[in-house]
Order: sequence, then structure tokens, then C-alpha cells
Amino acid sequence: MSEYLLELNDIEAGYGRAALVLRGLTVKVPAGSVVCLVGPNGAGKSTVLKVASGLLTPRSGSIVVDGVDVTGQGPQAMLASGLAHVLQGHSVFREMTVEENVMLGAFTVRDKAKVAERVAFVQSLFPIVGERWKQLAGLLSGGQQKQVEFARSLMVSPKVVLLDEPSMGLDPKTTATVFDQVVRMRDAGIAVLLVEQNARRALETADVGCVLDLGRVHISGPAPELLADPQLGALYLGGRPSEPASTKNR
Ligand SMILES: Nc1ncnc2c1ncn2[C@@H]1O[C@H](COP(=O)(O)OP(=O)(O)OP(=O)(O)O)[C@@H](O)[C@H]1O
Repeated sequence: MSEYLLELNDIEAGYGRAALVLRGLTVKVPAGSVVCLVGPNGAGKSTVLKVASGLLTPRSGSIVVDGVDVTGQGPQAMLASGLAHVLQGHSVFREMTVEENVMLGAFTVRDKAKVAERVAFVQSLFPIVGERWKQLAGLLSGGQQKQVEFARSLMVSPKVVLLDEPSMGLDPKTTATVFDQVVRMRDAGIAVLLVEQNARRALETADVGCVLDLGRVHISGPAPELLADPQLGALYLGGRPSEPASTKNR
């Protein structure tokens, strides 16, 4: 296994003819870790995940998964290489059972024994998924539905899970539970690249933090150090890290 399960190197990416969103972005996800991307609205956090999962092809730069260069491959190939993307918002099918929702994630897995093994794994990692297995997913709470989405993403045995704003729309207590599940995934050996608006909570969970600004990583380091950084505190207040605190909110 490589030191980094995912490397995004010097990525430039954007949408159509519009200006670049990512301008030389480098992010590395070590094995056994949660890396979180924080930054202002529109900084390009979700775009990083779209590039990593093959939904958006970078204009330049490279994507390396566990030592293998996968730059330019589409979503299906990225999934096969070990990257699973849990999109922003709610993607559970409410009229289907929890089982049916989770099994959608096993669509590409042909080996029945492997599928059974993964079912046992996700049910042990997320007990509520096992307890509500035969029930309609729409009957579950928002936080429980998020665990169904996590379970679905793990059916392909990913090396890295890309999580886009898992706390969106959830109350603080449920958010805390969801972040606990993120830690459980990491402790089960799955690296996580996490994008969050809830920067402080995400940094409290993550091992490594990266602050995005103007399309590249502005500050990165161990998450506890970033939490203690006064510049990052200024960013929470809505200003840019390079501005003195006194100019904020003018
Ligand atoms: N499908 C798209 N087509 C065109 N432009 C897009 C598309 N998706 C995002 N953008 C633009 O790319 C930029 C970065 O968006 P992105 O969603 O990556 O930011 P973000 O940091 O995740 O923001 P937020 O915190 O608000 O979710 C924004 O200017 C946005 O308008």
C-alpha cells in the first residue's frame, strides 16, 4: 500500500468555458486518515470531490490512487480503482427498503460471497442499518438515512470515501453522530476525504485539514493545529485569511 491512498497533484479544473475553479490544487490523503477540506462558499470544495471521483475531468494535474495514476478516467473506472463518492444532499430512495438502497452500491460486485461479506461489514459498522434492513428508508431519520448512504458507498470496498457535506440539514446532535460514523469508517481502515461547511466540527473530527481559497490549498496541516490557528478563526468570520482581523465584515 502507498503512503497516500489518494493524491491530487497540481489540479486545474473548471466548468465549460468559465474561469478555472481549481488553480493548482494539491491534496494528499494518507492511509488510515480523515482529511477535511474547509473554506468559504464557492471555494471549490465540492469541485475537488468531483475531480477525484471522475465526474469532472481536470484540465491539468494528476490523480493517483494507491500509487496508480488514474488521471482522466471516468466515474465508473474511478469507482473500480477504489474511490466512492457520497454526494451532497440526500440520495436515499425513500420508497425503497434500506436493503434495496444499500444493495444498489453492490451493483458492480459480481461475487455473491463478497456481497454477503460486505453486508455483514456495513451492518456491523452501522448497527442501525442492520436493525432497519427490511424497512422503507423513508421511515428513517435524516442521520440514519446518511448512514444508509455511507453503507451503500462501502459495498464496493473503497480505499477512499469522498464525503460531501455529510452534516447538511442535520441538527447538532445528529451531526455529532454522523461525524462519529466517519471516525468509525476511518478506524475500519477506510480513508476519508471530507468536505464540510461545518468547519470547526469537521476539523475536530479530522486528522488533517486543508483550507481552500482561490482554487488552491491555502493552509494545511494537522487538524488540531489548524483549529488553534487565529488566521483560520478569521476565516470562520467570513474574511480571507490574508486580511487583518480588523478589516473583517466591513
Ligand atoms: N455544474 C457547475 N457548472 C458551472 N459552475 C459550477 C458548477 N458547479 C459549481 N460551479 C461553480 O464552481 C465554483 C465552486 O463551486 P463548489 O460547489 O465546488 O464550491 P464549494 O466550495 O463546494 O461551495 P459551497 O461551500 O457553497 O458548497 C462556484 O463558483 C460554482 O458556481
